[in-house]
Amino acid sequence: MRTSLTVEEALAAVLEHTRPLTDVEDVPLEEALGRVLARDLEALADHPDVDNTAVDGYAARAEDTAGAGPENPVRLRWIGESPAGRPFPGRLGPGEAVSVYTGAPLPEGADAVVAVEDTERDGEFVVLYKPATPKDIRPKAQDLQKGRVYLKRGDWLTPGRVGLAAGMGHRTLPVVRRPRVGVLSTGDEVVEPGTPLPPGGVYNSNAYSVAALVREAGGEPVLLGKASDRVEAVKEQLAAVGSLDLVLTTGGVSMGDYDIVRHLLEREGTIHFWKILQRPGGPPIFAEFAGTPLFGLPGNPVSAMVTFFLYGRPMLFKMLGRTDPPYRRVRAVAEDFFKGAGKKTAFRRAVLRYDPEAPGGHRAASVDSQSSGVLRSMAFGNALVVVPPHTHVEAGEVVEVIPFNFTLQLA
Ligand SMILES: Nc1nc2c(c(=O)[nH]1)N[C@H]1C(S)=C(S)[C@@H](COP(=O)(O)OP(=O)(O)OC[C@H]3O[C@@H](n4cnc5c(N)ncnc54)[C@H](O)[C@@H]3O)O[C@H]1N2
Ligand code: MOO
Repeated sequence: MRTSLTVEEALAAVLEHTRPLTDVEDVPLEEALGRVLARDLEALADHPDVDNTAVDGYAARAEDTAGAGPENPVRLRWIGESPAGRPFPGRLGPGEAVSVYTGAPLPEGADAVVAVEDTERDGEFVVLYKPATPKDIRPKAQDLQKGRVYLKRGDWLTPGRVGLAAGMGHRTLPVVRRPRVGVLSTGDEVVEPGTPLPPGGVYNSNAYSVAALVREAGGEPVLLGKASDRVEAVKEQLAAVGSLDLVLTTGGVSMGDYDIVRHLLEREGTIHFWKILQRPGGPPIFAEFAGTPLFGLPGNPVSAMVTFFLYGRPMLFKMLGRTDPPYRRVRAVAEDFFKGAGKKTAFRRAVLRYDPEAPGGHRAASVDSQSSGVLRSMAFGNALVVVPPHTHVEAGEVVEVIPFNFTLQLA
């Protein structure tokens, strides 16, 4: 069994054993947010489909209005109007103007528009105090050309992209099926929130923080409940679930006699690796059990979240075929001391702030406790400061920071 991998080796190993999903489903636009496109999408029509006006005003011929100004008003004959969606039926001739409203097709014969505030109506005439210009015309296909691909397979659907797909004429979108990710908690001391806490008990936060991370990354969490500290119990629970793309367990992977997930996998699974040279999140185990990849997250609440973020999130991105990176690294000035972890890489929780004056454009302050049992650091921190092996970070140094994509706002 491989053990004590570096962060890079562990990431490479989980990705090596992760296959992109091939199932595609069609979802209506209103359910497409956060999904991942399974196919390239082309525009079904030009937008705009004809030249149209970007302002409320009058369409005219530019040559008739050249030189118009406050001292030199130009008078045109008003011959009708064209509201959006209702083209002017006739043809505009020399010396004529037609009322147009934003989005309306430009009448035939016109090649320029003037905004209404630069004009005055005078009975059957329009007085222009500025020339009509072509710059306020939105040319046909300025936004979208029929047949051209604007959204690609692997694109994560943001609000802007959902809108763009609708503007392209698609009513439903082909998206990759959400990976089904089982979440099983272990530990006799772990009890469900909402029930009385027995002495020595701890409320199950991992199931819900990890399920939330799964959902945020585009997966469908399947809560498998809690297995007691017996190997047989974990096995039964895992055997009872239907087809899953990934199983996540929390707890039971460290050195103790009760570390049942590890014991079960040693007996009946194929272990790819155990332990990563990092803190928090040192003892994860990655294996295959009953034909399904299984990632055993450490039980400490911060460790479970950080480990999923660093390895589970990239796995889900690969299953979904997402082309955006699962996380990015930025540089920041450390505002506090960040302790290293000897030969391990330390991921310290921090509050990252944008500061254009600072080297790297950001500042990173430590959260109040770096204990892996203090979940407040994940609730109020928004980033991980990366402390490389055999180093510490002193205040004032420039460091590498990984912002949590699930809390996009910077403090
Ligand atoms: N002798 C050693 N002991 C420990 C080592 C080690 O290397 N040698 N590693 C420590 C590290 S680092 C971690 S992380 C933990 C991981 O242990 P497990 O994954 O086996 O987790 P448990 O022992 O089951 O629980 C650890 C901790 O987390 C609490 N917990 C567990 N599940 C939940 C849950 N669903 N919700 C909230 N809290 C949970 C549990 O009560 C424990 O306090 O091992 C160290 N020990
Ligand atoms: O790896 Mo443990 O996760 O340091 O607390």
